[in-house]
Amino acid sequence: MRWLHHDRIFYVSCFHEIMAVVALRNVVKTYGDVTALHGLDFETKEGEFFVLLGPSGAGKTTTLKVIAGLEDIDSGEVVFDGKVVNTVPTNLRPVGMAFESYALYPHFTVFENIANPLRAPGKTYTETEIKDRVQKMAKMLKIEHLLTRHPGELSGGQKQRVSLGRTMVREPSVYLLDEPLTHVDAKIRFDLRIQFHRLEELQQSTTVYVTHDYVEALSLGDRIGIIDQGRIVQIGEPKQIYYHPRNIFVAHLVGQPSINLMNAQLDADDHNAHLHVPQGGFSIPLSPERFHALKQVNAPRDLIVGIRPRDLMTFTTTPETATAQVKSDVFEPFGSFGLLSILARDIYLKLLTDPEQEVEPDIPLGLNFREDRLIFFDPTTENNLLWSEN
Ligand SMILES: Nc1ncnc2c1ncn2[C@@H]1O[C@H](COP(=O)(O)OP(=O)(O)OP(=O)(O)O)[C@@H](O)[C@H]1O
Repeated sequence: MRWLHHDRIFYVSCFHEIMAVVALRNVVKTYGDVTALHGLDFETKEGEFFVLLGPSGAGKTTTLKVIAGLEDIDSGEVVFDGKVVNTVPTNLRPVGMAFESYALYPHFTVFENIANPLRAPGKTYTETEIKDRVQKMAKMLKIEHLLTRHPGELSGGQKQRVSLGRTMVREPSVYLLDEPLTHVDAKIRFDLRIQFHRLEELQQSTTVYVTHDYVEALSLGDRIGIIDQGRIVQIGEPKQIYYHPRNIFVAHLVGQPSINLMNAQLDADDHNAHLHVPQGGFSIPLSPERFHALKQVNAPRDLIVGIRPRDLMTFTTTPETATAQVKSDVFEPFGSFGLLSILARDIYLKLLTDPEQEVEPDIPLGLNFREDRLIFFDPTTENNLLWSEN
C-alpha cells in the first residue's frame, strides 16, 4: 500500500488493498438536546466481523454514520488505520454501507441497481466482469430470479437483499451493515448468516455490523461490542459476552428466554459456603473456589445471583434430595426446546426442557443448579462481581 499524505490519494490508493482497522476515540455526537454518543470508544481488528449489539436508541446507527462520515461529530476522533479522518468526506472513505432503509433506484432493474457502483466514475470494470460480479452477489443473496425486476415489484426483504448486494459488490475495505437482515424471513436469514461466514468479500474486509438481535450477534460476530445509551458497555467474543456478562444489562440483552435473577445472601461456616435465596426458600451450595473468589473481591453479603434457563435442571423422582423443592407452572413447547416456568415458594424461574416431555401444572419437582454457571451481581451497581477483561 502506498502511504501518501494527501487524504484523497491515500484513500484511493488503499481501496481494495487492505482490510482497514477502524477506531472511534471518545466520540461525542449530539443532535440538539439529545446526546446520541457519549464518548464512544472501540477499535476493530483488521479483517474482523465486529457486531454492535444494543437496544433501540442506543446509538448504533449513529455510530455507523459517524464512521461513514455521514454525520459530523462534536468531539473525539474517527480513525482509519491510525489516521484521523474526521474531516475526510464520505466519498473518500473506503467504506460500503447498507442501511436498513434501502434507497434503490426505482427506474433501474435489480441488476442495474447492484451493478451501479461498478459503473461509477473512475471504475474500470468490463461488462463481463460486471455481469460476473452481479451474478455472484445475486446467487449469494438468493435473488438471481429477481434481476430483471424493478424495486417496486419487490418485497421489503427482497429490496433489503438488493441493497446489500449493491453494497457488497464494490469490495470496500470496510463494510458498514445496519440491520441488513431485519426484513428477511427467518429461513433466508438463517441461510444468509451461513453465507456471511463463508463469503470471501467479508473475510477480506473489516465489517461493522449493527443489530439488536442477540442471535445474529452471537452467530456472526468475531467480537461483539455491547452499546447502551451511547456508550460501549462491554466488548468480547460471543462466549465471553454470553457466559461472562459485565453487568445485568448485558446478561438480559443476550439470551432468550432471559436470565433468571434472584436476590441472595452469601453465607458460610467453617466447612461450607452457600447462597441463601429467601424468597425461594432454598440454599445453593457453593464450591470453596467460588466462595474464595467472591471473598477476594469483597462481595457484599446481599447480592443478586443470575442463572440462565439452560443451566437449571428439574426431576420428578425424589425431589426432596434436590437443592430446591419447586412446583411446575406453565409449560410451552417451542419446537426444538420446551420452556417451563416453575414456582419456588415466592419466585418464578424459567428453565429449558425436552419439548416432547410436557409437564402438567402443580407437579412437585426437584430443582438443581449448575453451580459453575451462577453469575453474581452487585445489587447497587448491577456489575458482575467476578467479571474481568479476559
Ligand atoms: N437526526 C436525528 N435528530 C435527532 N435525534 C436523533 C437523530 N438521529 C438519532 N437521534 C437520536 O439519537 C439516539 C441514537 O439513535 P440511533 O438511531 O443511533 O439508535 P439505534 O441504536 O440505531 O436505534 P434503533 O435500533 O432503534 O435503530 C436516539 O435517542 C435517537 O432518537
